[in-house]
Amino acid sequence: MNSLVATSRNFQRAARLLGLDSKLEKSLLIPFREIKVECTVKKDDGTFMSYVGFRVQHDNARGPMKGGIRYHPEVDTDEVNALAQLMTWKTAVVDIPYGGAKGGIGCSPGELSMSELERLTRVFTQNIHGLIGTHIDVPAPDMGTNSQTMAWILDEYSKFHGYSPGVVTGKPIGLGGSLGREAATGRGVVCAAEALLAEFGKSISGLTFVIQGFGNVGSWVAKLIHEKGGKVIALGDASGAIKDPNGIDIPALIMHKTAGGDLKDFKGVDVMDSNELLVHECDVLIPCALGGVFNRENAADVRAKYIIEAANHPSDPEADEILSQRGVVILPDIYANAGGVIVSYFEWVQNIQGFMWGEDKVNMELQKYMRKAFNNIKAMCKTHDCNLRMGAFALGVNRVARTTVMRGWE
Ligand SMILES: NC(=O)C1=CN([C@@H]2O[C@H](COP(=O)(O)OP(=O)(O)OC[C@H]3O[C@@H](n4cnc5c(N)ncnc54)[C@H](OP(=O)(O)O)[C@@H]3O)[C@@H](O)[C@H]2O)C=CC1
Ligand SMILES: O=C(O)CCC(=O)C(=O)O
Repeated sequence: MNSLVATSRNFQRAARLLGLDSKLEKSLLIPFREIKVECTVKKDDGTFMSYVGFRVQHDNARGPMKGGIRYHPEVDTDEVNALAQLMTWKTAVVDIPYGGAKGGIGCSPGELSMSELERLTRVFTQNIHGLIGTHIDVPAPDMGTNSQTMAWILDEYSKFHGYSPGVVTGKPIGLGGSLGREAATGRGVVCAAEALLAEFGKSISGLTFVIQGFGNVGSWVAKLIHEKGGKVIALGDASGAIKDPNGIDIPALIMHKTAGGDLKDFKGVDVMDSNELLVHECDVLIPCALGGVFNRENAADVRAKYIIEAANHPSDPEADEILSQRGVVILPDIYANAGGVIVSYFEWVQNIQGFMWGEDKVNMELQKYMRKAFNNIKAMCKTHDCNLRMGAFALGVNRVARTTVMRGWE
């Protein structure tokens, strides 16, 4: 199912659960602003290449709009709109003073050199610099982008507006980045998983995990689960998948990948069919890559007991229904992966204050926000007799709706 249709459907179900006025519902659904720009850059060989860049600013009722920038060939208007809308509910679920936005460029970052990526990022920034800003819309990394991408955006933006570290988060530490931001999404996912498992009298230690994606989020999730005694029995990325029923040696795999190795060449594990990864038997399945990976075609075959949605929008509503009927417990993306934007908020606060926090403080505050949000979602589930996804949507949508009404429309 189209990601925007799916996200809007979840929003509409939550709006009905909350009894929102239909006019307010309509106003919350329409994005504040959609930006689409041409980005033409010179390649290293002297030829030119054109790309389409997007920034969708979904809602700013609760504060400046916030969300990552994705470089991926599948980036298009509907996907960016869906991801921007999810950011609005996510920032509200964890109660940080932001709205929601998302951006992206339809490109294959792996096929571009560093200097081509730099030129593309700078051209994109030149085209949107008037519409972003520390108190307007604050980008961050997402799939295919990282702290270096944020450094280029900061530098290009600052040429127009003066030095502005708070215009992006997820920056390198030397440029005003926060300690703990790199690990934050993965750390938040693990904290969310612990909160969920505790409800069932379980902990990470001794359970089996399958992880799809081994980039920023997936590698931190795997590392932290391994440290807590969980067994990562299978994982995969775009190049393939590997398995070991005794648990993969994650620190060794991270070293192997950092040295430029491929998953399939890692010693001591079996290579498996990537299509088998999501239906591999395990206690906890953690998608950390693309959206839409659970759908009506594969939902009936999933053999995990719990799904922690580290990726954005990994399950479409049809899969949700099938999985729920089969008793699979799903912890939704707008809560499970919010650790990244929570620490982005801390980074922005540090930039505005001009005062750097220690990593312990960052991690401790992250845990506090994650735990509080989990309890608030549980309370919503009880009030509305609904599952965790609807509990999270109802919590987020209700907060945005209340603020919107408070501010008025004139
Ligand atoms: N970074 C952040 O702070 C946040 C990220 N998220 C979400 O988490 C997810 C991952 O983001 P992030 O880790 O930052 O991105 P990265 O670009 O760092 O990593 C993406 C990972 O996904 C893998 N991948 C890509 N395509 C496929 C595929 N078809 N099958 C299996 N694996 C695939 C990549 O493999 P390869 O390396 O081989 O290309 C890579 O391992 C996204 O959904 C993102 O929106 C959510 C909140 C915050
Ligand atoms: O850190 C941020 O601002 C946004 C992270 C993000 O894009 C996300 O949570 O999906």
